[in-house]
Amino acid sequence: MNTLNTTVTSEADVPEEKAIPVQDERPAETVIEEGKTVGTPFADDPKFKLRNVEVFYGEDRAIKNISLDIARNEVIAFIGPSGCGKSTFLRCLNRMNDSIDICRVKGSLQLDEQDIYDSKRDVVELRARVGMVFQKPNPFPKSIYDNVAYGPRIHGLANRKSDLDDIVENSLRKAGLWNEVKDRLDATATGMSGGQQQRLCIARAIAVSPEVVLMDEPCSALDPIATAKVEELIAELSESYTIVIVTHSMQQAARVSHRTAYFHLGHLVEVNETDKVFTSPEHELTESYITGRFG
Ligand SMILES: Nc1ncnc2c1ncn2[C@@H]1O[C@H](COP(=O)(O)OP(=O)(O)OP(=O)(O)O)[C@@H](O)[C@H]1O
Repeated sequence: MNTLNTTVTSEADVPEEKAIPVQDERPAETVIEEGKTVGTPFADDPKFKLRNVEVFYGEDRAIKNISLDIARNEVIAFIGPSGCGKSTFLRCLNRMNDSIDICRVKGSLQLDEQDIYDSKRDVVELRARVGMVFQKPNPFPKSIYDNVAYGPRIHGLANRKSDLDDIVENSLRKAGLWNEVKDRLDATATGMSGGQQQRLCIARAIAVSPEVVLMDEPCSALDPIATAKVEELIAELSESYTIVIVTHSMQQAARVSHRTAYFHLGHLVEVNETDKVFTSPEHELTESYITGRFG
């Protein structure tokens, strides 16, 4: 367990022989050492190597000197109280923050040893390699087929219609949606259920053969049955992809991830094997969060 500052005081005006040390009952202030993450934040041969990352919105520092490796083909969950910086950090991994004018990213962020923020980097290509699934399913107002075919078309991944058909079918199969939609590929995607729409968005993300899929609370708008389907899908996809998932559900993190990263006020406090985080966390703040004392 990490540092806990507990103050012991005595009452000065009590005669010495009757003086009893009084345990201060106020919540002790926990020390977070900036840039120091307990547990196992580093990996051999990482997919992402992220060092001393800081993110500013104007003058406000939302991410405070975070260093982390994300291993190949692991599922890592980002958890922590609202506003602690999970989404901000996630969005650095494929430069989704670029569209926010006041946002500045500092530090070293590498994907396969290449600088993600290199000014010569093709961001469209980066986002094809590092796909994203958002909180709210956001299918295009097009047919189911065209939603999945969109990325392969703009990236020129299929020369013939039959190649495109194969990509669409394979992506829908991997997303566990093929049997539900194979007879209505021309139907508009916005007519599907929320859970189907989210699996369609996952199919759309994987249609361009990404290496990484970022998921920002992918189940928060789904019912428990649709959530279970997406979680099964994450387990299957983890055989081929690196997956980074932001979730408010600790149960979900425990079910789907190999490692869990606990964020607090812009710091990365602890990263450990998921079992360890939920059974014997190393840091006091992680323990407080997982036992429901705040957040
Ligand atoms: N576009 C923005 N402009 C200014 N500040 C922002 C912006 N986006 C996020 N922030 C701030 O950055 C901090 C981290 O926010 P972020 O959304 O990354 O946290 P989070 O942990 O993902 O929160 P939640 O769980 O509520 O989604 C917060 O203080 C937030 O107010």
